[in-house]
Amino acid sequence: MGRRGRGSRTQRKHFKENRKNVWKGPKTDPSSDPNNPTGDNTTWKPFATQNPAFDEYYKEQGIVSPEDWDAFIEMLRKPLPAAFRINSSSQFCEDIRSILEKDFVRSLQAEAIEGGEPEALKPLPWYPDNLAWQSNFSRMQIRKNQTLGRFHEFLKLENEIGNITRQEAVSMVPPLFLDVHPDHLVLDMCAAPGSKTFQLLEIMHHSTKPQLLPGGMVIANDLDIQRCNLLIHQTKRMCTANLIVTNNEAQHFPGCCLYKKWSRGSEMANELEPSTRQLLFDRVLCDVPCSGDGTLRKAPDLWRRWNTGMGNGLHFLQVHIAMRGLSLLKVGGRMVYSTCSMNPVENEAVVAEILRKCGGSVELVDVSCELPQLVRRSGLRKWKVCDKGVWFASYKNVPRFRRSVVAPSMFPSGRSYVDTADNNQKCENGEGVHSENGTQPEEDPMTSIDDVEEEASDLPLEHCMRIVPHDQNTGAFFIAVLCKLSPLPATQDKSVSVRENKSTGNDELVEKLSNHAIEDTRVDSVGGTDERISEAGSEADLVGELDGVAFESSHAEAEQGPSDNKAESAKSVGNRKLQIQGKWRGVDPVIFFKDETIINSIKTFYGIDEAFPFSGHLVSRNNDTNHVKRIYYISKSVKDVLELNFQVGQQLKITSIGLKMFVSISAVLIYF
Ligand SMILES: C[S@@+](CC[C@H](N)C(=O)[O-])C[C@H]1O[C@@H](n2cnc3c(N)ncnc32)[C@H](O)[C@@H]1O
Repeated sequence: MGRRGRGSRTQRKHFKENRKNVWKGPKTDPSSDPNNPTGDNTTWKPFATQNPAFDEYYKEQGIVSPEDWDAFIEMLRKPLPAAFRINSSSQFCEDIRSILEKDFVRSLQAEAIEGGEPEALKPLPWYPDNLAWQSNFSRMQIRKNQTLGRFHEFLKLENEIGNITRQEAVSMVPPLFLDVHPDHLVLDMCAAPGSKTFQLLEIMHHSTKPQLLPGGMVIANDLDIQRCNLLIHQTKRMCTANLIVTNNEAQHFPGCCLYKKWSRGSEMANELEPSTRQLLFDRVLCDVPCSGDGTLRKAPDLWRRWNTGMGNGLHFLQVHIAMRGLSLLKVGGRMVYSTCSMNPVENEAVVAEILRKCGGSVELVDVSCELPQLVRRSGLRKWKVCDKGVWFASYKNVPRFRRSVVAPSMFPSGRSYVDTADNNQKCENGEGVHSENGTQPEEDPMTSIDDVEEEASDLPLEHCMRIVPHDQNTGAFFIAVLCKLSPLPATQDKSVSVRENKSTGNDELVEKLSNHAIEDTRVDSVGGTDERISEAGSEADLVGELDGVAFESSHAEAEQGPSDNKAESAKSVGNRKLQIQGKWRGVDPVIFFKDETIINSIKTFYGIDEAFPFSGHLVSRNNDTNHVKRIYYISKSVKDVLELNFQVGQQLKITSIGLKMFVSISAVLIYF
């Protein structure tokens, strides 16, 4: 019903606007194009799938051996085979698998043999229960090739109704390493467009007994409201009551800590269960914004745009998001850090930095025995940093004027060499090292300009995993699995992180560099140059409680669903008087629906069993109970989080919650 409504039109529009139309580039003289020597302008011209800076960078980093280079780069230039996952919690899961095994494997094979391809369609060997499949055709081939038309229609339809999800094979890996159980509270920090969120929900529902809702839930968060809409659209196919979508900055994701507020002057906090005092998670997925060069096979326009600044510019944000994830993780909980980038500065360097910051309270887990059929390479212990074409093997070689851009945490040792910072005015003009008063400083063996010894990390970074394209004909991905062994050290609070960043000059960088890189990665905004990295529920979290104004009136729901942002709504309501808005301007409030008369009439009309948890599980997005149009059902776990969120002054900016269950049409409630 909602699929064809205003919400979904808005989502499609956002989706189209978000995607650069690479087919409509400026017209160039075809004869000057090296990819089109005949000057034929009637045919499609492929992207130039090369970039000398890319080659130089990754050869130097040694992410594959020199003997492997040709196979690696050749595979990166080939289109990505289409992959998809069967929804394990769908009632049609068995049927879908059987159609694939008995019908499409054979019928597509005939096509493949004609085209000279091996295995046209096969289950991914590392994905449990033959639930994930990869075809040997790219998405474009499936779309364009008429003989694949029936397969294309099948994929489209089953995807739309939620029986399958079309998703790049390697992107399915991080949720598998998260080891999600049905009773877990899971945070997906950077979730849009939501393929991994869907997978997490799938895992959660699949392992729950039929007819029951999981005891746990997922909070899927993304900073970009337009991408949040894609996420909502994607997860709507799951029909779940165990999901909240939020629109917060991941690096400042609220801790919703009731305990600290009350503990200042009350004993009430001690009467509460720990889980209701503070929002801590059993599992955190930290699939951070990245330069995305692991997706080159899918997005070949990236070849042209790729540069080393993209990875460097995101490093700080990635560290901050990961640290916030760890602070929100329960002791004993697991966090997966992942990127679709191959760059060690966005990967191993981030993992090394968070391990250093956490000082033994977090372990990098060796998961080499998990998913044994998945071919992966160990993380690197050695790498270098490239800044504007200049390579640095160690931070001590970075000239002072670049130290606001290149940070110690980007290097394997993480050492800042602050004691020798003044000795580093070299490099640019090739001159020796001079002190500020012009005298020659004493030579420090650590800082000799001839000393270019490559640093190596002493952390067990080999437990990180890098998936490279030519190992199993996929995209590339990086995954690290972390376990929180004890509370983070007290030094990881606000004051220390600010002090640390002052010493390295990092604080200015977050905004400057992230914004730069974000342009490249099509992320709208990062916001937040604040360096707060605090244990969940610290003072920083309490700030939101003070200015929270709950239950402000809003009638936007009358115009659109809860998933749509009010900026869109404002346009559509024309000159309607501006609503009084709550602390989260642009988002409708979430209100528990308590109208007993309506609730009882629904129960009677639909014959809802008294034992079914109904009252207290209904919410609306409209404060005016006389004009509620839609009622959403929420699970017990979502209800608990929502209640906590009210108690702490609505720190979570909720854009979507639960499952749309009833819609009022001219005073009649329709069951979904
Ligand atoms: C790699 S994508 C996530 C893909 C997603 N996990 C999936 O599987 O579909 C990174 C996401 O991070 C979001 N993002 C960027 N900066 C963020 C921030 N500071 N806080 C939260 N999300 C952010 C972007 O909008 C983008 O949707």
